[in-house]
Amino acid sequence: MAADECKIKVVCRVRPLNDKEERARSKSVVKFPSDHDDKDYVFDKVFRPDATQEKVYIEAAKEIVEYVLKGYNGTIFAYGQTSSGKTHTMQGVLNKENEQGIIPRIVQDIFNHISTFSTSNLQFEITVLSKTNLAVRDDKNRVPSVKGVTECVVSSPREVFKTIADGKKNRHTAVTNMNEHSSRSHSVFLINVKQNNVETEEKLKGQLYLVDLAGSENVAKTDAAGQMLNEAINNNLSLFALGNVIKALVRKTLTDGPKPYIPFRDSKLTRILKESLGGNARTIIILCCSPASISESQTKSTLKFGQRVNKELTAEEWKRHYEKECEKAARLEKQLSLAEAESEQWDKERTKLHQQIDEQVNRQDI
Ligand SMILES: Nc1ncnc2c1ncn2[C@@H]1O[C@H](COP(=O)(O)OP(=O)(O)OP(=O)(O)O)[C@@H](O)[C@H]1O
Repeated sequence: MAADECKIKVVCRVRPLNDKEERARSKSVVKFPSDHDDKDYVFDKVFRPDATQEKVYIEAAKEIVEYVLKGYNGTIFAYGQTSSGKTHTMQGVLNKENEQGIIPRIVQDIFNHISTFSTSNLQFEITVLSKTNLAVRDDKNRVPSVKGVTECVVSSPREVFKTIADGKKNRHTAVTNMNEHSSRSHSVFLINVKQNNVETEEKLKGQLYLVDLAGSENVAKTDAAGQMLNEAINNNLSLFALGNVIKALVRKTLTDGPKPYIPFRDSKLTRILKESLGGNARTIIILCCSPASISESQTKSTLKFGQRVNKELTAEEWKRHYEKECEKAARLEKQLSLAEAESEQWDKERTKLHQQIDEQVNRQDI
C-alpha cells in the first residue's frame, strides 16, 4: 500500500458514543470503515470503539520509537473534528496508566530504553518542547522555530509530564457550538533523543513531533464569529496545507519523472514539521472519528482526508510504480547472478591454487 512505501501510515480510530449521543441515538451510526475493505476506505489499521489505549499505542505508534532511537525523525498526527478523541489518543490521562495516550507511552518507552542501554560510554540527552498555540519564526539561519518556548532537558517521564502541563497553561480555548471545550489550535509536543557514543564517537539525533491538530470541523458548522472565526479559518487552511504536503510527499516517493514541489512554506505547521516529514522521516496519521450519526458528514470528511493520502496515486501511476519495482527486482537478480558467477570463479581459482600447492608440497616431499 502507498502508505508503507513512502513511510506514511494512516490509521483510523473510532471513539465510543458518549452518554449524550447514546441517549439521542438516532436510526443509524456511521458505518465503520473496515480493515481491508476496498469498497469504502482503506487504511493501515482501523480501531473500533472498544480498542484500549494500549492496543492503539502498540499497533499504531510504538514502531516509531525504535526508529527515533536509531537517529531518524518522525511525526504522529491526530486528525479529526472536535471531540473525536484526538487529545484522548495523543495524551489521554497522564497520571492513570491504563488511560495514558501515545505521548506518555512513548516517553516511558524511551526512558526504559535509556535505563537499559545507557553506559558510561553511551550517553543520552532528552529534550522536550510542548506548545499549544503555534507561532513560528525563522532564526538567523532561516531555520523555523516555535516562538515563545524553549526546549528543556529532562531526565524522567515525570519531568516530561510537567512540561506538558506547563505547555497547556497557555492553551487557547474558544467556545463554539460544536464543543464548548474545543481547543482551537494545534498542540505540538517535540521530543529529541541525542545519543553520544564516547568510545566510537558516533552521534545520533532523532526528533519526534507528536501533534494534536486543531479540530477539522467545517467552519460553516461552528457558528464561530470574529476572532474565533479567523482562527477556525486559519486552522482549516493549515490542515489543508498539511494535506497538500503529505499528498506531495506520497507522489514524490512513488512517481517517476520530475519530483513534485513540496509546499512546506504554505503554513506555520508545515514549516515547523518540514524536517520530520520529508526525507527519511516516518509519519503516522491517526484519523479520529465519532460514530454518532450527527457527526456523519464530519466523520466522512476526516476519512476522506486520510483516503486522499492513501489513494493519491492513479491507476497509471501504480502501474508505473509496479513496473519500476519489477525493473529493480530484475536488476538485483542480475547483480546477484553476476556475484554468484564471480564467486563460482573464485571458488574454481581457489581449488586450482590448492591443487597447485598440494602438487608443490608433494613434489618437495618426493
Ligand atoms: N476512545 C475513547 N474512549 C473513551 N473516551 C474517549 C475516547 N475518545 C474520546 N473520548 C472522550 O471524548 C471526549 C472528547 O475527546 P477529546 O477531548 O480527546 O477530543 P478532541 O478531538 O481532542 O477535541 P478538541 O479538538 O475539541 O480538542 C473526552 O471526554 C474524551 O475523554
